[in-house]
Amino acid sequence: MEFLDLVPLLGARGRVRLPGSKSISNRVLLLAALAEGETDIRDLLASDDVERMLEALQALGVRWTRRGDGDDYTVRGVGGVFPVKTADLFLGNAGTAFRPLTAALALAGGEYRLSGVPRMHERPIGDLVDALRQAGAAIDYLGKDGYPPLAIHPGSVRAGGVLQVRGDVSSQFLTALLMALPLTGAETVIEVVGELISKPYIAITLALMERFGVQVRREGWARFTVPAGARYRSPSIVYVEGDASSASYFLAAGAIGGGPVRVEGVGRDSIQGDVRFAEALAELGARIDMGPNWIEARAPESGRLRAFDMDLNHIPDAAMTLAVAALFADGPCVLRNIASWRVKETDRIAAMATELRKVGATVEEGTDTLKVTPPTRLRVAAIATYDDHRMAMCFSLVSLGGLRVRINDPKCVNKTFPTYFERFAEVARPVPVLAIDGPSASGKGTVAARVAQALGWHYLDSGSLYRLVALAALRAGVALEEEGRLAALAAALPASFEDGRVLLDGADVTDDIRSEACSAGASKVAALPAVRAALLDRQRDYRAAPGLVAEGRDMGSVVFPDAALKVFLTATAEARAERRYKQLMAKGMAANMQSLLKDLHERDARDAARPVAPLKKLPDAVLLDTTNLDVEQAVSFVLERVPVAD
Ligand SMILES: Nc1ncnc2c1ncn2[C@@H]1O[C@H](COP(=O)(O)OP(=O)(O)O)[C@@H](O)[C@H]1O
Ligand SMILES: Nc1ccn([C@@H]2O[C@H](COP(=O)(O)OP(=O)(O)O)[C@@H](O)[C@H]2O)c(=O)n1
Repeated sequence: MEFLDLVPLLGARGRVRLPGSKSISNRVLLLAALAEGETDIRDLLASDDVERMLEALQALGVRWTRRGDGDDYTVRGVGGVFPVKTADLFLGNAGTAFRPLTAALALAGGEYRLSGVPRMHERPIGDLVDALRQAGAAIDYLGKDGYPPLAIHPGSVRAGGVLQVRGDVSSQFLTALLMALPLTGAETVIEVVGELISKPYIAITLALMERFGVQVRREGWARFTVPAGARYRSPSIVYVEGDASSASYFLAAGAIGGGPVRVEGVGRDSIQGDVRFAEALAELGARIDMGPNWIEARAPESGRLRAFDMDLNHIPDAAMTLAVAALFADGPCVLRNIASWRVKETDRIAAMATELRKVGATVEEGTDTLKVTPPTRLRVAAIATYDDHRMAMCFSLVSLGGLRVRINDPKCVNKTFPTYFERFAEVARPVPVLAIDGPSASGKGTVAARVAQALGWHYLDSGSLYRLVALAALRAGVALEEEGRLAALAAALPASFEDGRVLLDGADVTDDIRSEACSAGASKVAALPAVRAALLDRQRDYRAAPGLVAEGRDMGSVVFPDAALKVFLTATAEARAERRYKQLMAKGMAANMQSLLKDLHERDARDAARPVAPLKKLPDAVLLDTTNLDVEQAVSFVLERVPVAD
């Protein structure tokens, strides 16, 4: 399973240019395809769902071109009649392509097959098919009744009249009908049965149809009239707004992580309902500023989000972001009226409950509600994403709690936001790490501990973990070559660090792990890749606010490659042997200069020669040779170079 570990964050601040809106991109593509004339579409979203729509249109004989590698396209409209009358379309998991194409093709008079990924075949479409059948469309279910895949045949479409469609499962059914009905040329009335959900998405549909010259009369949210003789005409150029649902992650990051975080591409003038996510955040106490084309979020004055109980029917997608933001609220939070979550990319209510529990929240799942009680302390977890882009994006916010979060199958964001994690990193302020690597007795431990104390940061002596594995192995009678058993020991190491003492199974082993046997043993077990892998996450989890000073051999190269400062600390072998000698003598432990020097040379050679995580100075590390320096000077050298947090 591919995964991405997001590093612990101190906060979030910065600006993000949003990718184009998925809802607008796929609607505009279909409208441009059906229109008369050529449409120049700017800033189209580059994502899987939009790809599926582009492929489908091409298969239907619509000619479009992309300008270079950019996000600008030209679509030559077919004036309401698709040139290709027989086609087999695969639409992945793109609801915004599947539903509107079903309606448009049902009225097109050809033989078409529409299918998708297995999850698409679990997402209902019966209400749309029922409505289209009322208009005379001939549609068969190829699998389960009420669900894709579908076969569409030329029907005897009756123009005009009144159609009824259910509005309480997915608003995409109504969107699909609205966009397709102008193809009949007759006046048609659509009556919505049941309470229409996700109304703002219908508002997007109506606004875009109007851009393409068709004005729908609306009576409340229950009755819509598509006028007679309606024809789509290209508005010649259309700019796709930034995606307001995608904006929610960054705005929440600003509200949780201090901010300000500004998103560009949506703002006060947006036609997308999800911009109202900003209002919801404001109710949690976040400070929001808005311009025509941007929104900015900062944390509440108090620093902490307020608990909430909200009806979120109007922003179903962005509401998921609030479920994760609830982890940072000052009390239990209730999300209401979110039944549509159950028929999305996955059953989002169930998925959200399961994953929020993994990070420590108490969650109560209702049929159309979710109650999230934040934990006193968040837990490190591997988050399953259910092939749902929004699960992956939402859970990135957990890292703002100052802990690592693992996102499984991170590429699922390609559905709507392929560059999500790169953009997120641009506003993320990671917990800083100072990595000090170098050979034995160069002074890493001494310098690192002093620097950590001066800065008030945490301290990781990674060598002690290898020493502990060696000690545990010696005690358990495990040979130092048995990689599998040693890795198992390392993975379950019952070790802890308290007030400068090292404990194994509760017993103080601070001095035991410094014995020559443990030194030599540590160097041997450290050469085994499985042992190193078993200790990796454990080391990374020492990274906590306000910062970490970590010392060892591979802190800068493997464990914390994104360290804010990397120092390679060294000294001549003779100087190091002499230091170690004095150190051991001071502790009343036996030592011999010659054997210490020999041991140092051997360990240096082993550390430098091993294929995994060999000891070497990285190009981005600062060299500090302490042969002729005292401890004070070495500590000052490092402190002077620690980047100041902005
Ligand atoms: N310039 C110096 N920087 C750091 N330590 C020094 C220096 N000069 C002497 N020492 C001494 O060297 C000894 C070995 O340092 P230690 O921190 O245990 O090294 P390491 O962690 O690299 O094995 C310590 O007793 C330390 O006080
Ligand atoms: N990050 C690290 C830290 C230590 N080690 C190994 O663990 C052994 C003990 O580490 P240490 O830092 O306590 O050793 P000294 O520098 O004190 O001799 C070293 O000899 C290395 O081989 C490693 O491989 N990677």
